[in-house]
Amino acid sequence: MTAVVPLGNATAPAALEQRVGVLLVNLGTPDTADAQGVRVYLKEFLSDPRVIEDQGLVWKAILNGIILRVRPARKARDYQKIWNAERGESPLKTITRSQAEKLASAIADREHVVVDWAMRYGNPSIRSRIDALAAQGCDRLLVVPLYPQYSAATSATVCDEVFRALADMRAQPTLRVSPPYYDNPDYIEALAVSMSEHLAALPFQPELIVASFHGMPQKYVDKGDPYYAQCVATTESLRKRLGLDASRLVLTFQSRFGSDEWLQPYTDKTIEKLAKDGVKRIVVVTPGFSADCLETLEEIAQENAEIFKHNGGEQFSAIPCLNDSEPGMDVIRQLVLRELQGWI
Ligand SMILES: C=CC1=C(C)c2cc3[nH]c(cc4nc(cc5[nH]c(cc1n2)c(C)c5CCC(=O)O)C(CCC(=O)O)=C4C)c(C)c3C=C
Ligand SMILES: [Fe+2]
Ligand SMILES: [Fe+2]
Repeated sequence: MTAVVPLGNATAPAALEQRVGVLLVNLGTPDTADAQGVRVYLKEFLSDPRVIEDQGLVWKAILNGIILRVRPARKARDYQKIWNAERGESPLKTITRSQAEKLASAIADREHVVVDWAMRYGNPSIRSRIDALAAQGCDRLLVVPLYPQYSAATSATVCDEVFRALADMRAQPTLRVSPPYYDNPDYIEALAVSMSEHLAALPFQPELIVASFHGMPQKYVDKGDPYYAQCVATTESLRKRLGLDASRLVLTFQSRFGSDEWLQPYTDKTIEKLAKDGVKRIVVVTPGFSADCLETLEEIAQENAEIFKHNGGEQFSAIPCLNDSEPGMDVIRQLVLRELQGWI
């Protein structure tokens, strides 16, 4: 994309207009909702030492010999239940693209800013979008990992991949990375507004609300990952803002994977116990996900709803993530404008 201008008898590349790139990044998702698509995605995901820290021979044998043979077909069926058939992609991709498009419109008055989006695993890859931004003249880059709470398994691995892409570039863009926003007042307010609106529109009032975050192995937190503390901080800010105590806004962790102990209390076990103890009406909110995905649309809204009702619960509702809603976009826009200070 380098423009060429005459220079005497010779030619030389013209300097491109200098731009600032903003790259929104979420976790990733399979390209297709079949076993092969899920296998490719899971292989890349579960081979990342930020996700499975012990990548030794035993893990490789389990991954290749069991997980990648058994899990893809089962997970493909789950993806099919939530797939965006119209666009032929997962909801996580549709929503992340829309967040990028809406952010671009919201900051269109800021000249020289180009907004793009990428997935840490799968497509569009971080490398391909950094190349595209550089080709458009972006010599400065703000990377925005779309995780309110930091963890090495999510935010840090985005940086690892960005650094790997930059390592292969001669003309590297100057880099900024946005910080986690777990206790940012705009984020807490957006969650509170979206929860209140959802509750007001329900035909029932819940006895309590479950705040379910994606889990991780307990040993990662023991080694110093701040994820758990940030999930607790978000939940405490929400309790304060909504006037709910710990028994009315209950913190849990979902998506256990493998045989290690994960962060507790587990969402599915908590929901089962609540139903068995006679609770009839609950609502679940998932503040750790900036976009609806398999974990919220299938695991919470379908699987956990089923667990609740199977054990005697009657009314269950899952609150959508902030997604590309107005309050959700306010959070992203304010985060981006704050981190672009001095650049635009
Ligand atoms: C929001 C934060 C997330 C953390 C922290 C996280 C840690 C983590 N995840 C796994 C294993 C899996 N996660 C899977 C899906 C998935 N995970 C997140 C987010 C976090 N993960 C999202 C948004 C999604 C959904 C992606 C989509 O396509 O919709 C999966 C794949 C599904 C499955 O096979 O169950 C796995 C596997 C580990 C091991 C981990 C902590 C180290
Ligand atoms: Fe995950
Ligand atoms: Fe899950």
